[in-house]
Amino acid sequence: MTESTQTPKEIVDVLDQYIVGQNEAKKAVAVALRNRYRRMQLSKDMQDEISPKNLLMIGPTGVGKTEIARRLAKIVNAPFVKVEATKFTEVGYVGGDVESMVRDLVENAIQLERADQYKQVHVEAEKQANNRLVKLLVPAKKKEKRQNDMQNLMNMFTQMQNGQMPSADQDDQEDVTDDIREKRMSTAEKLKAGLLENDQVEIEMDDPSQQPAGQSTMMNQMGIDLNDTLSGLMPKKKIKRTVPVSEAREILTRQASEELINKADLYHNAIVRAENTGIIFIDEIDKIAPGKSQNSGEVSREGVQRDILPIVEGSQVNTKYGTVNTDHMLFIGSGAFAENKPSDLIPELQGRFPIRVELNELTKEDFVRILTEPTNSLTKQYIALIGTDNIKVTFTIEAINRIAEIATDVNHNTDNIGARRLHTILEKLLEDILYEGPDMQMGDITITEKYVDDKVGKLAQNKDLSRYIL
Ligand SMILES: Nc1ncnc2c1ncn2[C@@H]1O[C@H](COP(=O)(O)OP(=O)(O)OP(=O)(O)O)[C@@H](O)[C@H]1O
Repeated sequence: MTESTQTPKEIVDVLDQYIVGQNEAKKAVAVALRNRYRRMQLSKDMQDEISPKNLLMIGPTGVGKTEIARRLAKIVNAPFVKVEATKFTEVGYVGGDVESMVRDLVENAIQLERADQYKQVHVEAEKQANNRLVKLLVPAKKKEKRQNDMQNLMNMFTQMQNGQMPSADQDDQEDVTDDIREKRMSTAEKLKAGLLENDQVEIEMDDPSQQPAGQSTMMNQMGIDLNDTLSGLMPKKKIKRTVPVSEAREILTRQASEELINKADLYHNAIVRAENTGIIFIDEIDKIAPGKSQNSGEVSREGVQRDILPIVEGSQVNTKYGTVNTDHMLFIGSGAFAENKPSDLIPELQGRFPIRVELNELTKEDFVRILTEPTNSLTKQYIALIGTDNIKVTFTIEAINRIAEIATDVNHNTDNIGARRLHTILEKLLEDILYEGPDMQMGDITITEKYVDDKVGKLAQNKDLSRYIL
């Protein structure tokens, strides 16, 4: 997995489809990403000379900082994690805990890589799932027990010789008569033709309650997963569910995919992917620089900066999948810096975040655009949600303007939470339709300026009430 080759302009074009304004920030992230790609094209000597150019996003809450970074990762299919820097100042945290951000990034890389590998084996996995379905729909008689045990032992022996975990394969324990073979053939035909999708079938699956639970911080720090180690040695507990064929096929395809993919490749590729394309978003980085308010008992802020520094500078972190090098990861620091400045961070850390970009506060006009323009904008989401109750909602332009105006006012009069205010206002605005919609034949509903005023306008004028409700 190598770095994306999209140009900064191409990346900004896609970001524009989701995020309104903040052009400087969009450009900066796209350039930072391209710089990493550029650095990786150079000789090792040259790479060592050029330190990675990480980015600091400065701006108030809810103006798109996280959204830009998360979207960037999605566009280039890169592993992404967001951590709150303040988490490491909490009582009980110790220095090594900061490495958990790298481990979480690798977990995310595994998910992305697994999805890619599933795609590669999908055709074969689905074929196997359909074969299995046929056998479940037309079961054969079980073989005699003694014969069965012998067969099982031989199967397990062969599997172990091939380096696999032994498992008893049910197919080999069946007595398939001609009659059953014929029935299976006709079932396979029906299955192919999609005639059995709603038939019920019993399938066996891993018991989810046996999946890894929490474990000690110390083990995490060492990159050891006890559950993984043990689960490799002990047989997994199985549970049975009766589900429609369509759902069974999905579950069986997933099970087959898991067996078809090569785990060693999966872990290796995921680590390479995290190392070369990973993005770590460190939120509230301003809160680990000295400021007015430090709670007693908090871990020293400078200490946390010193713990984070080696990771940002490039170091090796142990994970349960292997050692990960952080040299080429892209780090994006983010914060309001209302009570302090980036220059209050320790100089070494400042030097690692040389690209600085300020995000603007959002205006009423921005809110209008956020409500309407982005792919899957908030209003489009609500229209789709309510549409599932056969109600067609439309918003007039005046209503949108009024929502944006109210959001700006409430942000001004209470706390400024940026575009998050639009979420709370829309939820309040549409609460009756969301509640009563499914029971009433509402037909088409037009949200007008008056409707907005009646539902949220008056509320917004009451500072105390709006603090709680909007
Ligand atoms: N410029 C924007 N365009 C479109 N949507 C936006 C914009 N700014 C914020 N939003 C929406 O508002 C919500 C909050 O934004 P986001 O998570 O990016 O905030 P933030 O700037 O990272 O704040 P914080 O530092 O508090 O995490 C998201 O749902 C996001 O989609």
